[in-house]
Amino acid sequence: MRPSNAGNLSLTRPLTAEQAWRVTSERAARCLLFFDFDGTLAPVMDDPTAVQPAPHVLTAIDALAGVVQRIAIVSARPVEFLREQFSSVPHVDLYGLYGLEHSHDAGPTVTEPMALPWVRPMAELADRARAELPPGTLVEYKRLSVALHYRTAPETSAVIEAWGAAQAERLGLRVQAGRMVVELKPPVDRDKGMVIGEAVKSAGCAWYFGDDVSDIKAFTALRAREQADPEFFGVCVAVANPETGQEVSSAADITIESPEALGDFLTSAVRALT
Ligand SMILES: O=P(O)(O)OC[C@H]1O[C@H](O[C@H]2O[C@H](CO)[C@@H](O)[C@H](O)[C@H]2O)[C@H](O)[C@@H](O)[C@@H]1O
Repeated sequence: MRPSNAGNLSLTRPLTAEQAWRVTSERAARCLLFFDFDGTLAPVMDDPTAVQPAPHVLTAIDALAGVVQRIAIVSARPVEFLREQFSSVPHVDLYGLYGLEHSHDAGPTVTEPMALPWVRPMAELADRARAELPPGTLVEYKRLSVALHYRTAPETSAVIEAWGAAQAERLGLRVQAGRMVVELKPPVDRDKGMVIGEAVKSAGCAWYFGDDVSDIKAFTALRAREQADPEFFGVCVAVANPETGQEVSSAADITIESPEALGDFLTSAVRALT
């Protein structure tokens, strides 16, 4: 088991949630909580526009925001989408499109300048996808990326993946696989791991909650911070699912059954920290 330096506590992995919250409570004022959105805070649905945070999630995040140093959402969704979802908790930081956009304290959305030339090519790509991909493909245009969903037509996955790879080659884009989705992104160095690596530089503790393969980079960033500073306490939490759950869970310290169970878990955390 990997030993973990947690200040005056000597912990080994695997950690229990109780142990992890106890250590966190001792350094809450220097602790950051990061959450992925889809599949983590919000249950997965066929229609990406219909999703909402699971019960108790917003109430718990609001309460936790008063206890820890900062809370941030780190998502592949655009910041404007996240802003609507989290309008009742305006003090959370929002990182959208894998960090190509961000907003702090309900402030304006800031876009990574290197990504801006890609707005038009992405709009054209979304139009092309709608014209060329099989019926049943859901094309989600996100200003700086295009997600090609096959959740409701899984038999089209091979065609969609091949089409996405060909477009990435043609335009010099990056491909991000996800849960029943292929996403095409600009060739700009920004991912969830980079967001977390920068955000935790001066933190004493951080938790990251995620469900998808793109979240593993965030876990890796927490592990790297812990390696560099034995005083830092990092906790990686997976949210289970039948698609990427195994891979994400095997990289995590703790696995939670579902977004709904995460709502309850966070509610317990409020009690543990206050
Ligand atoms: O980084 P995230 O916040 O986890 O965003 C990842 C993708 O989430 C959304 O797609 C996923 O959720 C949809 C709604 O439940 C579901 O229909 C789809 O199958 C999932 O892949 C979002 O629509 C994508 O843009 C994000 O890349």
